[in-house]
Amino acid sequence: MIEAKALTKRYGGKTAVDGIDFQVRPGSVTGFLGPNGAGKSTTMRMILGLDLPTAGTVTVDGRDYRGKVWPLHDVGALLDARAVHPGRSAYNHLHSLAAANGIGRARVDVVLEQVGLTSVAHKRVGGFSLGMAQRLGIAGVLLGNPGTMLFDEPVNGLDPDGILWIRTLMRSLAAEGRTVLVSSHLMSEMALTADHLLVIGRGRLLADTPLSELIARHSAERVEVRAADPRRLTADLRAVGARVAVESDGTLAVTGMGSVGIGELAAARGHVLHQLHDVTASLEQAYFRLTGESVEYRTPVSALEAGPTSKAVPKPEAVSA
Ligand SMILES: Nc1ncnc2c1ncn2[C@@H]1O[C@H](COP(=O)(O)OP(=O)(O)OP(=O)(O)O)[C@@H](O)[C@H]1O
Repeated sequence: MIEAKALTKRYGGKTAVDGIDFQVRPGSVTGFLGPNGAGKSTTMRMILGLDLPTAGTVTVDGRDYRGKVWPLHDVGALLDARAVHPGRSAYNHLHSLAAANGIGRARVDVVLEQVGLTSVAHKRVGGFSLGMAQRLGIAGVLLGNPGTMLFDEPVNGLDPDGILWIRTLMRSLAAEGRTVLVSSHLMSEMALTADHLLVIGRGRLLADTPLSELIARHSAERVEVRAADPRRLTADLRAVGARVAVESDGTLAVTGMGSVGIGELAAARGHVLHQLHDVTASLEQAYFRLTGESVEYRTPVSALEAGPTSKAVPKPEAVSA
């Protein structure tokens, strides 16, 4: 288990992580979400002892790694897939990591096979694509067979096949009882991978919640209905106090009344329904609602309206929310 207590990191006048408390429990995949500059990488670096907290503590299974090299048997981490000497082969990179941690050569072959890099094991890492470098980084995480694994943006650069592979891998690692913390900006992927979420914004914890609860909490209580006679159904619903908005394709968007009540009213009044379903928010919608105030680096609306081909697209600029 990873446990942070009042964890704080300041760089000069900038507070990157602002007194956060959380636990990352074994047996599930915990997603770590937040806008650019929110403090995710800084938190991960403090977990690994690579950055020293300004205040507070963070431990892995009760151990504090500040100032120490964490043993690969305890913790595996993929922080920056490109941080490998480009002149080395994949095999030599993993072998030197293994040797420093008392891990035998046979294990290097096993993890290379596991990540699909056996055929390029003796090629220079400098010639690897980003996706191949990510796979090598993941091999490094698996090398010591640790109980705790951290992945910072692991699907970056992976093709759809690779994304599916890493999703399945993380879920199986968690199912084996490991603690798995993974950061990503890909909401659709997180929705399929994570069981639990930590959401951070401007260094503060915005949510520490099961994924399903976050989505339920941010879902509008809205029901979409399609009926053979939408005009008569609208009148019947409004007569009992429901709010009904009629969309351009004739779908009724109903609030103030649940799908059970609508179904029962329809049956009682002889309506033919073609569709009746609760509208739930996607993780992306829930995330935007949660982090809207915490986005520090935002593309101006004018740039978005100008479109991707415009020469006038400015770089993202810092705005204060
Ligand atoms: N070594 C450093 N020196 C000064 N400021 C830093 C340093 N490292 C991080 N920061 C600042 O701390 C804040 C948090 O950065 P961090 O990299 O942890 O965010 P993040 O959530 O990982 O962002 P991203 O999603 O863009 O990777 C940012 O404002 C960043 O500029």
